[in-house]
Amino acid sequence: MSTALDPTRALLHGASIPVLGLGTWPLADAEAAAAVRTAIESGYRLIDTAENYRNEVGVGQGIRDSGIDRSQVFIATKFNREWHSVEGVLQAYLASLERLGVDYLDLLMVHWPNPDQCRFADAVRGLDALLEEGAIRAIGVSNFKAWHLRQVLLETGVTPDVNQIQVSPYSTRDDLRRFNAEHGIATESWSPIGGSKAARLRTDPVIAGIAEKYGRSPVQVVLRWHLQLGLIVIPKSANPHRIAENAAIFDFALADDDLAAISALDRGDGHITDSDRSGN
Ligand SMILES: NC(=O)C1=CN([C@@H]2O[C@H](COP(=O)(O)OP(=O)(O)OC[C@H]3O[C@@H](n4cnc5c(N)ncnc54)[C@H](OP(=O)(O)O)[C@@H]3O)[C@@H](O)[C@H]2O)C=CC1
Ligand SMILES: O=C1CO[C@H](CO)[C@@H](O)[C@@H]1O
Repeated sequence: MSTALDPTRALLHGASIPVLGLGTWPLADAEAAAAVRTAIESGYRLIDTAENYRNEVGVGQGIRDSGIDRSQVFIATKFNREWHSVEGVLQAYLASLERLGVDYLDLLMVHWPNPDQCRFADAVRGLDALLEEGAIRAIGVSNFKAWHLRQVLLETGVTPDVNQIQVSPYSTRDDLRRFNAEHGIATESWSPIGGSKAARLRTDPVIAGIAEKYGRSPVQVVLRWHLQLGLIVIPKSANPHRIAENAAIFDFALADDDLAAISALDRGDGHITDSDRSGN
């Protein structure tokens, strides 16, 4: 997925996206502002937020506090279920712009398909309209399974640039990642280091053994595994040392047998199967 010229970015249909970003859930505004500023100073150029996280104001503040030019940061956000219509997506977009304090978004995503509403295809139509107007650089969905994507393709003819889904060594999502790849949709991994189970993944003997072999931390090894699988990765940390640690993953490469050993840890762990999620 990384471009030949720049291993830190991946190509989307009409744009490019940094392959490493900062996750910001569940940071409140002040914490988010501090973490975003630190992350940008540590070299991150992608920030992931959402209407649902209620921290877009803080994320925008952190970007401004860093002093970086807006054009150098890739801002990705998501909207809730109530906006699943062409007009609704425009409203959601304008509200996110206001909270973030910016005048365009790089990536806007449908947060969950919420198939009970039967409106996720309309949400994608709304995203496509914004893309056509040049208001966003790329369009995305999140937590979409293959059947949701098939329906979107069939009903709208629009192919999202990104599907953000839960992926980690304990939940490798091979079938859905293959489906995304076959349709030219980039996979972005949420909870890439295990989320609330990060400690379990960090102490996994296979990962710890590989980390020792490369002289890297277990988390760096896991993040590197995502990158070498062609995934975009958005680890969350609010700790300056861990934010920097998670960014230091572009100067080593895992051998194929180590990648395979990590992939073999898959246990279909904990990924949320209920895509009819209410609340966001
Ligand atoms: N689309 C969706 O539905 C979802 C999207 N997301 C997005 O994905 C992002 C990442 O997922 P998330 O669930 O946060 O899980 P992660 O896999 O990123 O894990 C985050 C946890 O790992 C800890 N951590 C981070 N770096 C290190 C390190 N180097 N060593 C040890 N511990 C570390 C963090 O603690 P600390 O801060 O103390 O370092 C935190 O407890 C979210 O922030 C959000 O942006 C998440 C869930 C659902
Ligand atoms: O992105 C997200 C972060 O975590 C939340 C709580 O589990 C989810 O609702 C959401 O999808």
